[in-house]
Amino acid sequence: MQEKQSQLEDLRQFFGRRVYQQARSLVNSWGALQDVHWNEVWYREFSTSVEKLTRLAKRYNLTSLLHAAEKLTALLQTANIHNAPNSALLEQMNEAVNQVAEACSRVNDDVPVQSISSGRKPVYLCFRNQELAESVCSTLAHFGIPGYVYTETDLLEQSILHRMPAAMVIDVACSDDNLQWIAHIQQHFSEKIPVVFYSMQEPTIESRLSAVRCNGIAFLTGKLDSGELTERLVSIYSMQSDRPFRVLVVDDSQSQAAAAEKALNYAGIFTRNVTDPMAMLNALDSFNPDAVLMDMYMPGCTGPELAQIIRQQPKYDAVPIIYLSAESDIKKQLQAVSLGGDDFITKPFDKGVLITTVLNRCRRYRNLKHQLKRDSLTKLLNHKNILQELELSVEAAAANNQSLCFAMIDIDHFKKVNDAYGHSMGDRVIAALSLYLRQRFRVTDSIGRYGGEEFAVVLPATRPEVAEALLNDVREDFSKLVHQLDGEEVGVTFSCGIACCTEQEDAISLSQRADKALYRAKANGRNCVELAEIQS
Ligand SMILES: Nc1nc2c(ncn2[C@@H]2O[C@H](COP(=O)(O)OP(=O)(O)OP(=O)(O)O)[C@@H](O)[C@H]2O)c(=O)[nH]1
Repeated sequence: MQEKQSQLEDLRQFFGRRVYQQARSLVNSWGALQDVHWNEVWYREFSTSVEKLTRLAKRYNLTSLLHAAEKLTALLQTANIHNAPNSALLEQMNEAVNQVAEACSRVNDDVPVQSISSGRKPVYLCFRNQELAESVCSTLAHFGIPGYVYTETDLLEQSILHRMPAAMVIDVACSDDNLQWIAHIQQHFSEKIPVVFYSMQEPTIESRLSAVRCNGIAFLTGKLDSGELTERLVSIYSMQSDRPFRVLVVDDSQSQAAAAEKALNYAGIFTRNVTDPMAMLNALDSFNPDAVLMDMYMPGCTGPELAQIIRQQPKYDAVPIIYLSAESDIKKQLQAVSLGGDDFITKPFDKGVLITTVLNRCRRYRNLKHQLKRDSLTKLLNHKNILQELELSVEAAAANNQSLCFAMIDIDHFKKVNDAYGHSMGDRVIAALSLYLRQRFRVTDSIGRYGGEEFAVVLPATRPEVAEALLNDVREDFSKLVHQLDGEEVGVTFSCGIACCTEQEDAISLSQRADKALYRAKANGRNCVELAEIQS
């Protein structure tokens, strides 16, 4: 009986590994569209990825995954192998990719967390100080990242050729040849291995340059902050693909707008076209673009006039405006840019120039928006924005007749941590819990820092018993994490209150009930999860 159970467990682990790897490869491939653009090679690779996932989902009877994979297969058949699909089709494909990510990202719904960890490619660490490397490894293990330590570069090289890691962490003190050996290893691979470099001493500019040439994604210096290192590595494993960019094309000529849209669609960018400049404001509100691509001369008003109207509104003060026009007079181009614009591209346009300019502007704007919505220590949504997210989710749950849970989390006896180790060590614990929470929830869940040591999670389409089991799992795992505070190993726990949205309940009442449940968890001895009572 025991043997059968262990075989069953092995099978579950095996299935977890395969499905997770395949889903990840599919999500990555979709994300790569922005860089490689729609072409035959990409199309074939992506289609193969979808086929493999469909087979696995069928074999292991994973309904939601199978549904998403089949939807993608149908959409791929509608798309043309040589021509990028239009924005509407791209949006449908993106939705199906998100469904794949979602079906695999709440690890404890169907797949045990150990399966996910063992399915992940490892991180190889090469450190002079083995003790430090072992301690980093044990922190990584808590985040589901398998790490292997090497003290000699030869052994590391052999391991890399045997199994390619997801990333490497290299202490530059291990290498005498200014990282030449890493550059040599990277030559074996078309897709370079991300490397985090570390140096106790401030590195020379030559070392930094070598690191950049070896695909160094970060260079950490001084006393190693395992939280910062984990943060860098966790992002490499993230299942979430970035939301595709959205560009509003304002041009009175439908054919010119269509040409620009088509070019942007090749890079997976969603587009909307407005031919009547007077309808531009409504389109801005409904489409919420990451950039506006605008003609200079339109009936009724000019591009620069429209740009100034956009800038009159504080919420659109920073949205990038790029002119796309046949105007060749450089003085007029500069004048247009100085009147609220950001860039000028001349028609007939070069596809590559258009895509690169638009992507650069969109990326900067997204980063800016991201920073404004998030708390700087934890990178989680700030108080105002998590509440906004809760309000939107409550409305969506009512409209779709779906269950919605709201969880409030508060670190136990946090004052004692601050008092014993200082405020900056307290901050480190807050950052560790945030990173942990970001790892453990679905892409569709929203996590925020509610207050100092208090966090909130919005869980759409989640039943209360599932939310309770999930939060209990997260609580238990987090309590096992050992924090290095001022040379001491310290364990920290949290308490949690969960409320499930009842019919016609608003966000305020829901958060108040979750808060009451949290209070009960504290009163019941802390380090536990309490479900709120249903409102009478
Ligand atoms: N380090 C750090 N501490 C913070 C931050 N925000 C709030 N705090 C501290 O968190 C502590 C919270 O203390 P209390 O509300 O008494 O609660 P507690 O000690 O966690 O005890 P219980 O919640 O009852 O388990 C206070 O000492 C705050 O100063 C922050 O951003 N960083």
